[in-house]
Amino acid sequence: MTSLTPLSEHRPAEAPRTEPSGDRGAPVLSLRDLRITDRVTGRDTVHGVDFTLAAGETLGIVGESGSGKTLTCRAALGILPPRFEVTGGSVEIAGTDITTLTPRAWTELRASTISAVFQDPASYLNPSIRVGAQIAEVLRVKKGLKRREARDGAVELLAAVHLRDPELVHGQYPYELSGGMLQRVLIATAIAAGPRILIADEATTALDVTVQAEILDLLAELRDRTGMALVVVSHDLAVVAQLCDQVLVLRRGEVVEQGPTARVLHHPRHTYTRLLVTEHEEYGLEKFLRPEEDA
Ligand SMILES: Nc1ncnc2c1ncn2[C@@H]1O[C@H](COP(=O)(O)OP(=O)(O)OP(=O)(O)O)[C@@H](O)[C@H]1O
Repeated sequence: MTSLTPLSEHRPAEAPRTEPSGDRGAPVLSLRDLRITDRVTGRDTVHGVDFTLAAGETLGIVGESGSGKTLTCRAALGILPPRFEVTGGSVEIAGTDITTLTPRAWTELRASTISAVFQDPASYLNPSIRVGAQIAEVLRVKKGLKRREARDGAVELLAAVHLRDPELVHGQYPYELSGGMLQRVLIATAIAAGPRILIADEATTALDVTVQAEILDLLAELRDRTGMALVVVSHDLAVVAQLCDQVLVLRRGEVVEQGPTARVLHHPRHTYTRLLVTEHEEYGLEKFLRPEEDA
């Protein structure tokens, strides 16, 4: 399992949280009894993943390395590696089952519905193109903006992710930026087409704890401002406790437990969840949880 980050080094997000309510809006993302099969071995790598997420809600997916977190996210994004296929259940985005769309139809739709940021931002940017031009390209292709509008839009997005001096950053190359700045650029790119769902797959794992906390604050702020639904994949329960309304615990491709974050982390029912919580307890997980009565 990946090493755990001391919880004491996280700070709670400053942005207001979207409280889960009994009166949830229409689902923007629904995975129904999802099964992902490895074509090579014929085995089910993920099965029985089932959750619904409404606008402004956040789901955390936790579990040990290789438990199927990333494959679940890739299925939701419609970008499974060729070796894997969805062999059961459905992935519905705003009511459309994306597993039934042609690759072309899905590519056209994807950026404006669901987007993602991963762990290693540098590998998602072209090293020889200035970052502003890369964001502007997304705005031109996905939103049909003209060159000048796309340039201005890119600067606005760099400001929206709180990069100081967005005009300067716009003209810089990826190698000129720190890891935290690159992750902000990637988030700006990911939200450029106004997706309804953003997946953050270990998006803060490689960053130092202060920068990690700032990026988590940014994700919470963007969620609360835009109403995006968030899926947060993390091996770190503090990240989940801080950001997520619901949590889903995966082990060997199977959901062992899921429910409201405070309930799962205060009263884990499965031995494996208890183990995860115990591993974090010495760091003071409780200070990141809302009071138990909110569960
Ligand atoms: N491209 C691939 N080719 C072969 N096997 C893969 C591939 N991607 C994932 N797997 C396998 O599928 C299983 C689930 O992987 P997945 O990446 O979803 O796990 P994870 O929970 O995200 O792990 P981690 O926390 O290490 O990222 C693992 O056994 C993994 O080795």
